[in-house]
Amino acid sequence: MTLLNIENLQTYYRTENGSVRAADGVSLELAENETLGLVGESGSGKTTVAKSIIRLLPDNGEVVGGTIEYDGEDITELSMRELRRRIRWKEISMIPQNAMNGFDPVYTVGDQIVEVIRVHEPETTKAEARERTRELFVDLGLEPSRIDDYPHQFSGGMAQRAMVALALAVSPAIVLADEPTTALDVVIQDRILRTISELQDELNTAMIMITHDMSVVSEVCDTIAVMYGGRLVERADADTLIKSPRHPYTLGLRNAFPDVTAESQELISIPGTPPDLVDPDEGCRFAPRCPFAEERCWSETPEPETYDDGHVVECHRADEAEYLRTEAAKKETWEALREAPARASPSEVGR
Ligand SMILES: Nc1ncnc2c1ncn2[C@@H]1O[C@H](COP(=O)(O)OP(=O)(O)OP(=O)(O)O)[C@@H](O)[C@H]1O
Repeated sequence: MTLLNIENLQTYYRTENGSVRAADGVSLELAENETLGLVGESGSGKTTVAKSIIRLLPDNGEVVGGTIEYDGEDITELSMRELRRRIRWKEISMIPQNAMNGFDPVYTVGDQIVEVIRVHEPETTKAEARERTRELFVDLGLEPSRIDDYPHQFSGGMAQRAMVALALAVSPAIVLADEPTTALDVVIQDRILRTISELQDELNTAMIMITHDMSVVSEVCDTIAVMYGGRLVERADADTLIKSPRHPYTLGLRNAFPDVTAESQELISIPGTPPDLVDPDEGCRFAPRCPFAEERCWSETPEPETYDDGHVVECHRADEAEYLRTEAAKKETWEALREAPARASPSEVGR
């Protein structure tokens, strides 16, 4: 059953230079118990989507269009008070990129978790809430006596785990995990990801796992959605997206993580930089970095096309996937682009 249904989400940030269109028409569905990986380079809009859902945008950010339905209700219409009372933590929680910022420095970590439990489950006694917090700490590999420590007494990795405890404390239906392990060393990353997965199974929690790391999502996610320049450019079940992607950007990302597939061996990065989101050009936003861009890619924004099993792709050339996959696996394909970085759009060269 669909739990979360985002339609045409537009979230902009006001800046001196104009509006940054960080999410610009994003549609996404999440089913009960599903783990969806949201991937893309830094700045593609992943965090913006998550913060729009749970309404933690900074002051200059605003959802200017679209709907976010949770359990059939458009939560963009709720007052902040309602959202806090009914949705945040209890139904949808978030593990932010920097866990330390998620805790208030003046209260102990345990008190903050107990407080969230007691606000959303008034029938739970303080002693019961403390006991649950201790159990969660143990599950996450933290010493239970640590619940009486203050945030500054925690290392980055410990704070991140404590944040996972907070996010799961009242068994929310959805957890938004924003790069939950990037600040940690690889061994700990692995352990925490595994623990999150286990707890998620136990609590029947759906999850949106945000990361720039393809290898993380290929291990833990059922579905993968790829963002580029504020748009969701491809989405499919994890296996299809890793083995048979259709969008050149996904192919490029996959090359940057050669261990996710046995096919590509060599690390090949995508030349160029992400688009300016203040005044994005017409056409496909990936065109300036795409080795397969044709004239129409510069002028016509591709519409989402659906292939088998909910595989959705925004690319004019998605039908030629086999050819794209073969060519994208070659270093020369991307090198050619690197050698001619100032590729002008047809309009710029006066055509
Ligand atoms: N408060 C803000 N004011 C102005 N622009 C912002 C603000 N926050 C984010 N942006 C811009 O919005 C775009 C999307 O940022 P966002 O953080 O959502 O991307 P991301 O994919 O999550 O990247 P990262 O992994 O680095 O967090 C970027 O161009 C970013 O510079």
